Amino acid sequence: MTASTSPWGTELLTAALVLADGTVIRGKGLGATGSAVAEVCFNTALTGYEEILTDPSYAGQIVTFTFPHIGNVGVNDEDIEDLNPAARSGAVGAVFKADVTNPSNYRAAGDLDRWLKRRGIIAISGIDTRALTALIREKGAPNAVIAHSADGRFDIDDLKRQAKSWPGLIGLDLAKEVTSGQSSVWTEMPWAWNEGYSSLTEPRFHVVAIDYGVKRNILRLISGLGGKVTVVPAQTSAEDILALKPDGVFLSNGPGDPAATGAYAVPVIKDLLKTDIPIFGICLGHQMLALALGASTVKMHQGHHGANHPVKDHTTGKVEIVSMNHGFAVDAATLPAGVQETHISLFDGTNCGLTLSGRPVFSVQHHPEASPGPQDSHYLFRRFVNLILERKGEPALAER
Ligand SMILES: NC(=O)CC[C@H](N)C(=O)O
Repeated sequence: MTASTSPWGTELLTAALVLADGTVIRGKGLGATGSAVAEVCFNTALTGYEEILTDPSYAGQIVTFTFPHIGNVGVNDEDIEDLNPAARSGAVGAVFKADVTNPSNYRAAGDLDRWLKRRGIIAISGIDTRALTALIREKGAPNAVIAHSADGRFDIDDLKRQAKSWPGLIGLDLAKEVTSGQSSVWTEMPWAWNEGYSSLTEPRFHVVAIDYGVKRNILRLISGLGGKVTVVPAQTSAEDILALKPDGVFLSNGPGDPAATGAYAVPVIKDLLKTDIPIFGICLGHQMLALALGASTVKMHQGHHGANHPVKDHTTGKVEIVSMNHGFAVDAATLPAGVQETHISLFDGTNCGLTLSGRPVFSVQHHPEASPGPQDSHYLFRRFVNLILERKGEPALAER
């Protein structure tokens, strides 16, 4: 759509993806110009490219979409996942197979190319994403530079050097980059929306959500079950959290290495664990809860990024199809006594959930809030809310 042409009429390859091993992949640039260094992962979801690209957990990453046609339904302001769009958290780069065409959808308020530009995301199209995905599966997620310039001229050797010298995601705390700078109460939509409590005039409970890079749909779902949700920055102390008198604490998803973020998050979580307040964690929140309980996390070979992953809930025996987005995992072998593994990935057996025996504390690696879905794991929000209501001595929500 915005492809440049040479004086001879042929299309210019205005972008490059340069991997740390020296592989150079050329394609057509779109979105922002410039260059960014990051880790390349592939995401197998068929839908939700706007939610994926704005998920703060993708900070420090370039997303290769295995679905070939990205951009067909355009973009809008409702489908972004990051809380603070001005922070432009989320993926720094995107890799597409097909050229982005004009959007065709009643919800489209704009086209992907201009939107990428506005958000500062560099993208490349015309790429053999199957070959790139096969390379990632074989060799592991590589570090790379994605670069886009109007004339397609780059100092490729310099880009190779940049990709090679980037230290990578291990040891990187990115939550501090994407977290909201101040506390706020979630007001986007009326709480009790899911339950249809038309007669309620007050929220039934108060959740404090620690924002390591929280996604909007998590806040929607908690408030939709009747909760007031206060979002607090990642580095908020346990004392300040408890001063808000939460009925439950939520540990959010987020980017980077959990062990690095744990430097400030783990002591806070340890203090919260001394109370009897229910705690629920998702993804990075799950990993940091595990660290606080004494387990360790590991970097995965290629990670899990998609919307079709099977996960088994040992507590019910049921299998749920879930959305995944993680490059680190909790090492189940290191879970201490008193901590039970509740969920596992049926793709590779990695840990996907834990609970602290006899305590209202649990977390999952996958994304029950997945937007645009799948919604199989929505029940986990009810599980959390019911722990809160039980502690308050109030009637539970119906199981679904
Ligand atoms: N979605 C997330 O919260 C990701 C957690 C962590 N950054 C990982 O890659 O494993």
